[in-house]
Parts: sequence; C-alpha cells; structure tokens
Amino acid sequence: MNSGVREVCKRCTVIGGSGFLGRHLVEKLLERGYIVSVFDILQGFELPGVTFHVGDLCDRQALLPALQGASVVFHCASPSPASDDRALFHRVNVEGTRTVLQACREAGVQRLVLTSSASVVFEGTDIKNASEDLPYARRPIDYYTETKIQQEKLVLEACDPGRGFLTVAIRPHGIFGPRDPQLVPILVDSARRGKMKFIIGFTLNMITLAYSPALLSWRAEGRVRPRELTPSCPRQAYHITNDEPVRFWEFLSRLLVGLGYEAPRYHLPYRLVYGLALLLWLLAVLLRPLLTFRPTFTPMRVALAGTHHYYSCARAKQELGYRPLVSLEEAITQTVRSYPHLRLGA
Ligand SMILES: NC(=O)C1=CN([C@@H]2O[C@H](COP(=O)(O)OP(=O)(O)OC[C@H]3O[C@@H](n4cnc5c(N)ncnc54)[C@H](OP(=O)(O)O)[C@@H]3O)[C@@H](O)[C@H]2O)C=CC1
Ligand SMILES: CC(C)=CCC[C@@H](C)[C@H]1CC[C@H]2C3=C(CC[C@]12C)[C@@]1(C)CCC(=O)C[C@@H]1CC3
Repeated sequence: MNSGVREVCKRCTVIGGSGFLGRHLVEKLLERGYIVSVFDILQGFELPGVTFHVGDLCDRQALLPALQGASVVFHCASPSPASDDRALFHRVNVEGTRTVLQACREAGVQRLVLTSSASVVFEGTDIKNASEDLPYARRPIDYYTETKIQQEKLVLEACDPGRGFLTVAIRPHGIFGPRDPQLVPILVDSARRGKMKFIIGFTLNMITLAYSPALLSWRAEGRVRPRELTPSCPRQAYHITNDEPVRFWEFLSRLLVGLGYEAPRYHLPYRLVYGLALLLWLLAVLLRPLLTFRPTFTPMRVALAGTHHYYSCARAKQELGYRPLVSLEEAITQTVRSYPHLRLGA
C-alpha cells in the first residue's frame, strides 16, 4: 500500500466530536494514528491534528466538506436526553441523520458507525440480559428514545454492501467516565439538593453500564466493521456494555460514597414516584408558556431507577471481538478520581 492510500484509509470524521463520547473517541483515534476531522455545532476543544468543522448536521452543505476523504464516519451527535423538545429531537436525530446518510454517500464514505442506544428497546419494564433480537420499544418512554429508534432504523436500512457503503449501530448503555456531563453531575447535583436520600422501588434491580475510555479504546481500533457484514447479513446493531451487571442502587451508592456523599437509604414505592414524575412532566409541559422548570426525576429516570435493564453483549464479543478493557471496580475508581470538583465540600 502506498502512503497516499494508507492516509486515505486512516482519515475519519467524528460528528458530535466536541461532546463527551465524541471527544474521548477523537483522542483515541489520534493515538492510533488517524487523521481526524470533527463536525459539531460548536468547537469544544483544541488538539493538534484535529480539524474542526462547525455547523449543524442538518445542513448538508456544511457537512460535506467535513466528510470529504473520510473512509469512516462516527456519528455521535444528539440533543441531550434531558431535553423534552420533541421538534429538536426529530430535526436532529431523524432528519439530521437522513442528511448525514445522504452526505456520506455523496462524499464516498465507506463506513458509518452510529452511536445508538440500548434504550431503543426499553419501555419502562424489566429487561434481563437482553440480546439484540429484542424488538424496538413499541411505546418509547420519551422523545429521545422515540427518535433514537427511528435514527437506528434509518442507518441500518441504509447499509448497502453492494455499493460499498457499510453501516453499523453500536448500542451503549449508561455511559459514564471522566468528563461525563450527565450521570455523575446529575447524581451529585441531586445529592447536594438533598434528593438522593431515597431508593426508588426495590434494591435488587440490576443494570449494565459502559465505561467510556474502555468502550472507546476498543471502538477506535476499527473493530467496528463486522467481519460478517455481507449482503446476506447486512443489518447489525450491537449492545456494548461493561458486561458486568451490577445493582443500580449499589452502583449509584458507590459513586456517591466515593465522592463523600451519603448513600440513599429510605425506600419509596416505585409506582408512587413514577406517578409523581409523570405529573410533574405534564405540569412542566402545560406551564411552559408561563414558567420553565426541569424536574430532576423524569419518568425515564425513575423507570431506569426502578427496573432491571441489563443487556448481553455476546454478539459484539463474538462478531466484533469486543472485550471490556476495564473492570467495573476500576471504572468506578477512575471515575470518582476524575471529579475532585464534585466531592462533598469542594
Ligand atoms: N451518555 C450516555 O449515557 C449515552 C449516550 N448515547 C449516545 O451517544 C452519543 C453521544 O452522547 P454524549 O457524548 O453523551 O452526548 P453529548 O451531548 O456530550 O455530545 C453530543 C454532541 O453533539 C452535538 N450536537 C447536538 N446537536 C447537533 C447538531 N444539530 N449538529 C452538530 N452537532 C450537534 C452536541 O452539541 P451541544 O452540546 O451544543 O448540543 C454535542 O457536542 C449520542 O448519540 C447519544 O444518544 C447512547 C447511550 C448512552
Ligand atoms: C433517578 C436517579 C436516581 C437518577 C440519577 C442517575 C441518572 C442521572 C442516570 C442513571 C442511569 C442513566 C442513564 C441515562 C442518563 C443518566 C441516567 C438516567 C441514559 C438515559 C442516557 C441516554 C441513553 O441513551 C440511555 C441512558 C440509560 C442510563
């Protein structure tokens, strides 16, 4: 292979590369010698070797220059799941993804890796060791999930090995780790406001999570191209987790205690809290023209707190060679260490 060809093979674009997962991915790709372009609505950081393209992914003209010459595109952009702006979710996750697909084809991109979510099958009821064969949620719990389902379908249906365009969706679940803007910050904010004293529902519900650095080291190795991706087996989604189911409340308690806060200990009935969360959500929608407030305990969060939701990543292990690189124990230790500013009293 001459150096020109090698260079083209190693060129990639990370859409949403300024975000939590996207930025970790950019760093790993650089370590592995990729030439990286980032496309994001804002430039979140500066790194030698990274070219930034600032724009909205719904704008094909803005997107195209960022994709030129890339053999692989990682799509990691989405509005925050904390938002309840249905129109925004639809515009970015559904219409925006159509635009990404169109632009990829125009730019001659060969592989598109979507960061979907394991929550595309979650309806608020128990999920135990689920494989990817579980159907999509018929009644998605929020707009985020509703549009992640549509997004994943669009991307997988666009897979066209005959034309040399391969698509794959990875489905992480509850990503955490250094710089995570969601799980640990929301947890600490709730603890600081005295809202983390309660255990919702029963204490034994298990979940799986995905520790970002471990997830990304693997992903950036280019193992995202399924070996079996052939015309007879073109559409693939893969659960990616730490592969160590843990009790939800034990996991949260270890993070809280590690940061100096008390673990939750008083019990509240699941149905009561879920009902209250629904009521608050409804009030927030109805009162929106007059006042804006964002309840901490959304129906989705309460459902996640009170049910089993653990996923099997056997398919990714078998077909993609996936292995979680860090134990859950180590992942929690590293995460706690990375948030000195969120410790009690800091
Ligand atoms: N975090 C988690 O637990 C999980 C996340 N995922 C998925 O992983 C992906 C990455 O998530 P995460 O890193 O946590 O999210 P972040 O919000 O940290 O990153 C997403 C990035 O995309 C940007 N973005 C949003 N809208 C647009 C747009 N219209 N055009 C260009 N860029 C845009 C965001 O900018 P801005 O911040 O300004 O909006 C942000 O920089 C998402 O697809 C998410 O659905 C899946 C499972 C779990
Ligand atoms: C109710 C409670 C005690 C909340 C504190 C922790 C939560 C903030 C997180 C626990 C599980 C997380 C999670 C997500 C966001 C943050 C939590 C609710 C996602 C909804 C993020 C986006 C996804 O694609 C799925 C995630 C599932 C787990």
